[in-house]
Amino acid sequence: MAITTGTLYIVSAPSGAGKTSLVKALIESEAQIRVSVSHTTRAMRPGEVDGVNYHFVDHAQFNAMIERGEFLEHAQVFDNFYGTSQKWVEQTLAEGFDLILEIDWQGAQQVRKLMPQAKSIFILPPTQEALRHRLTNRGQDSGEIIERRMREAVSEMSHYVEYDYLVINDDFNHALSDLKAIFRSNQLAQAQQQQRHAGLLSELLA
Ligand SMILES: Nc1nc2c(ncn2[C@@H]2O[C@H](COP(=O)(O)OP(=O)(O)O)[C@@H](O)[C@H]2O)c(=O)[nH]1
Ligand SMILES: Nc1ncnc2c1ncn2[C@@H]1O[C@H](COP(=O)(O)OP(=O)(O)O)[C@@H](O)[C@H]1O
Repeated sequence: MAITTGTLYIVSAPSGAGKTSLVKALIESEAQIRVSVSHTTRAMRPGEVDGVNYHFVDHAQFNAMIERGEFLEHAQVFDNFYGTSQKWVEQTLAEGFDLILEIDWQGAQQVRKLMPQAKSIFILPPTQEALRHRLTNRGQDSGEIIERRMREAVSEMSHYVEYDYLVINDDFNHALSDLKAIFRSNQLAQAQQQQRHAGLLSELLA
């Protein structure tokens, strides 16, 4: 892996907990943060745009990418495949941007092994009822798909202990403030570390 300057963040949550909305609101006010656009075999939802929400590919294209070793991580979630382009992650971090991967717990485990310095955040809904309500209100999935996602939510949520930070998305603005505080404190720690390194370097060269 190339030497990088930006920080990699992993954001996971059960489907419908609000991670996409929270991350979207976060990056609107944080010019230094980018979000990875994953590849998926999932069907496009109404209103989604290819290359913006996801790179929508078929199974043959996805498998070819696996064979060419183009994914940093990939996993099957529900009945679909999702993966993160390694090249894009490396380029974005090398350009100095912080980067968010919105991926599931399986992908998070793979990324932690490869990049243990990555910071990970798990977003939880306040209750299971609230989760069902949000999935229903979003109005993008059939009743059958919503039930499938509710069943998978329990297994996804059982992995929250593997994460560095936990955010409860009850009140949206409160959760957004929590998320912003996590990024700010990491950016501050990073800046302090860089200052220390610069100080050490100038002492060595003096
Ligand atoms: N491992 C992995 N998981 C992903 C990736 N992109 C999305 N996911 C996960 O796939 C799940 C379903 O995503 P999606 O179909 O967009 O549904 P939504 O989360 O309800 O909007 C979520 O848990 C995402 O975190 C990826 O590139 N890698
Ligand atoms: N704190 C919240 N309170 C009420 N509704 C929310 C909250 N956060 C997100 N939502 C709504 O819940 C639905 C699911 O959010 P979304 O960001 O798509 O979740 P995810 O990306 O985790 O699947 C959306 O309709 C969104 O507007």
